[in-house]
Amino acid sequence: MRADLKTILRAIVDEIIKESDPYTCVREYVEKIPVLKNGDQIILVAIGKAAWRMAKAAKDSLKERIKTGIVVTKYGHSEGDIEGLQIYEAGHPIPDENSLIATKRILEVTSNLSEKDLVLFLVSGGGSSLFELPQDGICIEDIQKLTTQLLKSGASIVEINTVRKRLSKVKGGRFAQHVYPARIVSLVLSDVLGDRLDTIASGPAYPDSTTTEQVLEIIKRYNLKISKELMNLLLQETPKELPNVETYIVGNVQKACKVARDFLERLGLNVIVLTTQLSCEAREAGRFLAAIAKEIRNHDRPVKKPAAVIVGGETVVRVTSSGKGGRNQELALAFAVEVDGMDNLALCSFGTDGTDGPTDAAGGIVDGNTCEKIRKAGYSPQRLLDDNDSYTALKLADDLLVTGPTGTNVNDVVILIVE
Ligand SMILES: Nc1ncnc2c1ncn2[C@@H]1O[C@H](COP(=O)(O)OP(=O)(O)O)[C@@H](O)[C@H]1O
Ligand SMILES: O=C(O)[C@@H](CO)OP(=O)(O)O
Ligand SMILES: [Mg+2]
Repeated sequence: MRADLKTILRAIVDEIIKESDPYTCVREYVEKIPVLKNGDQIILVAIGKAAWRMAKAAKDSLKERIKTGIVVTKYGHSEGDIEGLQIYEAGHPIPDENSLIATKRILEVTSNLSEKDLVLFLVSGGGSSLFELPQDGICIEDIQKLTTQLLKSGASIVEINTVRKRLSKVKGGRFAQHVYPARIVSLVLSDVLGDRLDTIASGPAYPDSTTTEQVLEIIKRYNLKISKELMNLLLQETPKELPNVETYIVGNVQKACKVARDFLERLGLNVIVLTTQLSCEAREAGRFLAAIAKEIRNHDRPVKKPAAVIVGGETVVRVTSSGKGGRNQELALAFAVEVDGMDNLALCSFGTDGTDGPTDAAGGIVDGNTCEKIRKAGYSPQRLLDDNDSYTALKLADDLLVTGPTGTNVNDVVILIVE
């Protein structure tokens, strides 16, 4: 007898979080990368919200082969000392003085290296703010102001990083230039759709594919206020080739969707992964997945029952009201409204970092009873959706998914089951 659908979905969430844990991802890879297997001494540098766990895994695997190392992560994201490594916490999403202190220390320990030296570079989302040193002629305040403008502008992370990498001594491949002629092996936990390696943490050790024309377009598109000093820097090109880098993606939303797929296939369901690059309005995605659920229910299309549909990516929400919620909670509520009263189906939508919007929920697990439970509590599901109040709605239905901060970030995953 199959467990009830919402129990299955919760079990898949726990499996994804376990398999996407930065520690697990790094340990898996360190042991199979040839250049890390020979006896060379290694200098470890870890940046981003997952830096502490990635560094711990590398240290546990490579032990005394790590000659020295620096970790810089977001305030509250380190979990204690790691023998032989210096650990810094700094500002995110806006860089601060501690970002500068940590970055200067990283540049010190990776200066004057020879071709015999090897830098193991552990990269995760948040690195742009944590690993930062302004180009000559500008100061951290200039970068703080521009970052704030960019974050508020509605620009995508690709556009944001296209601009800010040009103002930095370490972004856009410049860190790899700094360590040259030493080799740099990067292990990357991807929090960017499509795994654009020159966007993740602004690609400090990856050839930059962006152009100054794109920068000018972005400045115009978002009407950014740019000083003359900044403009001079923005028009300087970034490194397009780097002879000393080797890059591995150790975790991403593709891997998370594969974990879900394997789990569901083991249960005997027919599974499809529709996309891992979903990026549209959250409520429209919810409605679209409801239409897919109905198609499977009535016509066994695009997949025969018992069916599962998996989607990865990151939706957006234009918040126009004062409600409380997140993009995953909003997607789930929109789905619930469309499948109101239908049985033998359920959907889960969650952020793999464990926090969906400014809430303590990771997302929601809903089915055909969700709306009835909201109505029984005296509220209108549609009205709560219209008010961007998905947290309240799912809390009333006891359909919030709460995992707590997971320590990883490989975007969002949505799983639909139709029996
Ligand atoms: N009431 C709300 N309902 C739905 N989405 C919201 C609400 N408030 C904020 N958001 C969305 O939450 C997003 C931030 O979510 P968060 O999970 O913190 O982002 P990330 O994990 O990608 O850093 C914002 O971009 C905003 O669109
Ligand atoms: O550091 C960055 O540039 C981005 C993408 O990797 O991460 P976040 O959106 O968490 O700041
Ligand atoms: Mg989040």
